[in-house]
Amino acid sequence: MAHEIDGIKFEQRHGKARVRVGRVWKSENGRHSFTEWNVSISLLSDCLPAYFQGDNSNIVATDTMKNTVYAKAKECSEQLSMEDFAIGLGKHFTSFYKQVATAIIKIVEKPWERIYIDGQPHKHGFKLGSEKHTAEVIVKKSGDLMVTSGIEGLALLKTTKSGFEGFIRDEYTVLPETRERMLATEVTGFWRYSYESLPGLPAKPLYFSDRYLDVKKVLVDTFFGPPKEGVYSPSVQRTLYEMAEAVLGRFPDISSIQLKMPNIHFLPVNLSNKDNVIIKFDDDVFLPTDEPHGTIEASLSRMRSKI
Ligand SMILES: O=c1[nH]c(=O)c2[nH]c(=O)[nH]c2[nH]1
Repeated sequence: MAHEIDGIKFEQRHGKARVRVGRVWKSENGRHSFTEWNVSISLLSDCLPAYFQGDNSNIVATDTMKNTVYAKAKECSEQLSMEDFAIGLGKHFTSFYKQVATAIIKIVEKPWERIYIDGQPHKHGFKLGSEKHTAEVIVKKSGDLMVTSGIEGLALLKTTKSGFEGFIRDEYTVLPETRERMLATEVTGFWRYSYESLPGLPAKPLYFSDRYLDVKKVLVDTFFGPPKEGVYSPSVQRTLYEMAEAVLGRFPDISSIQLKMPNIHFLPVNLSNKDNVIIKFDDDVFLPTDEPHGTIEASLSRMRSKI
């Protein structure tokens, strides 16, 4: 919401960032489910007198927003996806307060996973995994909404079936062409769902949680290819495209996807002194690096159907 005052454009929002909440659900048979969320709320609301005159009468206190997270977590008697939790919060803020036009809710889930002991799922034990599920939901007073889910820190590596050839060579180029290299990345991705209003949303409480796992599987399967033979990657760019395309091809309710895939380099180790070659690289000994790294990113969006 932009306002113009004395030739100055003014925009504002306020919220509470990094509200941490843990929630346990206990079922009759003694099986517990657990989730830990880090919730950030941002409200677009009509509270201009707070800025212009110091009048707080239209302000939803950020402390109240924080308390609302815990109150709504308590109210959720059944386990639900973090997207649905975010939608519920957004619905609350936009319908309860006449001042609030839009709520933007972001959640990052801590990757607690059920522990397996001797191959058996533990009823109440969890361990921390690696990659994180993220969500951003925008809810408007009208009931219009936008749901974007994501993944952060999905570290993938393969030791062969990767190469890089045919790129521009000029006076500064030293990189040799290769059809045999390591490929390592840490995928960050966001995908937007096509649901645009509250009534059209899937009813299943864990729909978006299941979708997250499905999307992750498609990304991983496409990166690696079949377990025995794998799949050749001619570049990070091509592999990224194949991964994004597979997600759009597989899930009709995902309308766009953005992927960032740094190319994390493993450098060949060659060592020699003036008399001897100590190590001659044979695709075996590497120097792992963090930086610098390549940055490859792209987004694919379905075009609106031409009617
Ligand atoms: O897959 C790659 N894409 C690049 O754009 C690039 N550039 C580079 O030096 N190595 C690589 N590898």
